[in-house]
Parts: sequence; C-alpha cells; structure tokens
Amino acid sequence: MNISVLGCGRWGTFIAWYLNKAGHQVLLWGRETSKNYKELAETRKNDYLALPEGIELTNSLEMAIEYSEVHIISISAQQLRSFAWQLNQHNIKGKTFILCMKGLEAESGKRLSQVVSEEAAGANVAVWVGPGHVQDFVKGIPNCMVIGSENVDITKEIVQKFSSDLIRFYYGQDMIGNEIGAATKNVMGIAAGMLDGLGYTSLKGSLMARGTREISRLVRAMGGNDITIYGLSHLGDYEATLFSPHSHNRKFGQSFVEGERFGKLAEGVATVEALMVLSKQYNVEMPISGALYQILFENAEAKETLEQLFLRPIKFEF
Ligand SMILES: NC(=O)C1=CN([C@@H]2O[C@H](COP(=O)(O)OP(=O)(O)OC[C@H]3O[C@@H](n4cnc5c(N)ncnc54)[C@H](OP(=O)(O)O)[C@@H]3O)[C@@H](O)[C@H]2O)C=CC1
Ligand SMILES: O=C(CO)COP(=O)(O)O
Repeated sequence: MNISVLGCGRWGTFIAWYLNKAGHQVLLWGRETSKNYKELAETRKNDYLALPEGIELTNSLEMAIEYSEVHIISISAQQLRSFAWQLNQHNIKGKTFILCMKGLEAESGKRLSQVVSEEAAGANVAVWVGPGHVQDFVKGIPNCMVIGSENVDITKEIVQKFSSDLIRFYYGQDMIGNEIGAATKNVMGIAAGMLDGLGYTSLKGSLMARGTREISRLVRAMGGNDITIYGLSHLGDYEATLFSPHSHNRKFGQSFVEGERFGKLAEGVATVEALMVLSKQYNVEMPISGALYQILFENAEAKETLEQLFLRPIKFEF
C-alpha cells in the first residue's frame, strides 16, 4: 500500500525504511527548512541508515497527504498541535494518521491522539509505540511493538499490513494506557540517566518497580487499564530507555547531572511538565515525576532530591 511518513528525523526516517522493507510504497516528507531533509535529499543517508532507492522524498505536504490514505506522523510532541492544524487545512477526512511519537502536551497533559482529534476532527488516529532503536533494527535485531486505536478494525488492518519478521506487533486495547505508558517511559529514562550519572546505576531495579507503580496509578485514575503499564508501551520499553546506550532520554538525564548539555530531542522533559498537570487533575501522588520536576524546572539539586525519595513515610508496596 501507499504510505506517507511525515517527519524525517531519527525515527520518521527509520519508519520509512522499515515500511519500504515490509513491501510498501513509501513517500517520506520533511519540511523545506529541515537539515535532516536536506541531508537525505543530497546523500540519501543520515547518521543511522541509508535510504533504499524505492523511497521517494518530498517537502510538499499537499503531495504527501494526497499520496496515501495512511500517514505516519513522527515529529516532536510539542509541535503536534500546530502540525495537526496545518494538516487540517488539507482534505484529510477519513484518512488515517498513525502517531509514532512518545509524549504528552506539556501545558494541558493531553494525550497526542486527543491533540490530533481536536485539531483534525474527521481523521482516524492510531498510535504505534513500544521498544526499539534504529541502531538495533538496521542490524536485523527484531523487537515487539504495539499498535492501537479506538477502532479495532483499523488496529487489526494496520497490524496485519505492517507486520514483518523484524517487528512483531500486538493489538493495543487501551489508548490511555499505551499513550501515557509510552510518554512516561521517557521520564523514567531521564531518572535512570541521572542515576547513572550519580553512580547509582544499581538503583534502576527499584526505579523500574516504583516507576511502573506510579504510572499505573495514574493510568487507572484516568480510566485506563493499569496492567497496560506492564506491557510493551511502558515496562517493555525500559530496556531501550533506562539501560540502552542509544536512549536520548537516558543520555539527557546523565548529561544533566554531569553539567553537560545534551542537544537532541528528549521528549521526557516536556512530559514531566505534563505529569504535574495530570497528577493534580486526577489527584494522584507521583513522587518520582515530582522529584524530576523539581530538578529540571525548579533548580533543585539532583542527588539530594532523589535521595529524599528515601525519606518518604514507609508504606505497603502495593
Ligand atoms: N521506538 C519508538 O517508538 C521510538 C519513538 N521515537 C519518538 O519519535 C518522535 C520523534 O523523535 P526523533 O525522530 O528521535 O526526533 P528528531 O529530533 O530526530 O526528529 C524530529 C522531527 O520532527 C520534525 N519537526 C519538529 N517540529 C516540526 C513541525 N512543527 N512541523 C513539522 N515537523 C517538525 C523535525 O523537523 P526538522 O527535520 O526540520 O528538524 C524532525 O524531522 C519522538 O516522539 C520520539 O519519542 C523515537 C525513537 C524511537
Ligand atoms: O523510544 C525509544 C526506544 O524505544 C527511544 O528512546 P529515546 O527517545 O530515549 O532515545
């Protein structure tokens, strides 16, 4: 089938590469000002992969929208609202947009599918999340991921068309759980990077146990299924984020406590802000996310603030 991929950064370019490999006709869109696009157009390569000849490139959004009924979006989460507004200036009624992104809107705490539905009513929205780094996939190392939408027929059709021996997809059943799970694993990734930077790597097991607990409480309060947090979108993505040398969020956290600047996109930073909104809105206690908010946005000292998590009153584990 024809598929347009909107966004030609690290992940969008990989998605185009993957869908071409899975046998689809792929058009990859990048904005006119994009350095990523320019590099791909000139060399057909980026830092991670080489684009096969079959993938077409364009910076005409109109052309990308007309090319296909199914579109992937992979851009930075905080830009999604304005981008969805832009999409809505074209004829997108009945088309499907699959979000390959992991974030929440910082000011409102809204999920990305909500953002698109608000700005582009009439489009179908799905999400494709779960563990995986370009560096591993291009070496042929397979992984499992999850695709979900509010319409189970759309979910099943996409999973069937996108599956290959490189990615085994599961049908997502819980948009709240999968979207919150995917966004917040980046928050735990930042915390893990901070632990690495502070010489506390051995605490990552505890972070995994308490992090999943904290996020599952939120998901339940929001009306999702708390078990989803123990699935591919969240716990299943911990290796790729809390432990992987490739994770931008983990590297951001480590660089932060080491006093260095990390220039690439770490979606978890804005998600920490969103979590403070949700924690208040749903009256859910979120100690790890709150500690990160103090460190990242209120200048609290990282080591001391993380250590204070140990001084909280003793309670039952579950
Ligand atoms: N396993 C998984 O599911 C993975 C998911 N991701 C997710 O993918 C998303 C993108 O991450 P990643 O590719 O690493 O980030 P990059 O920074 O590499 O790419 C972001 C892309 O977004 C584009 N962009 C930013 N703002 C706009 C806008 N207003 N309009 C159009 N395009 C815009 C950028 O354009 P430009 O080229 O002009 O800069 C760039 O191409 C994130 O949400 C991330 O969490 C990432 C890796 C793995
Ligand atoms: O989502 C990812 C791996 O599954 C990518 O994580 P980072 O954005 O932290 O690199």
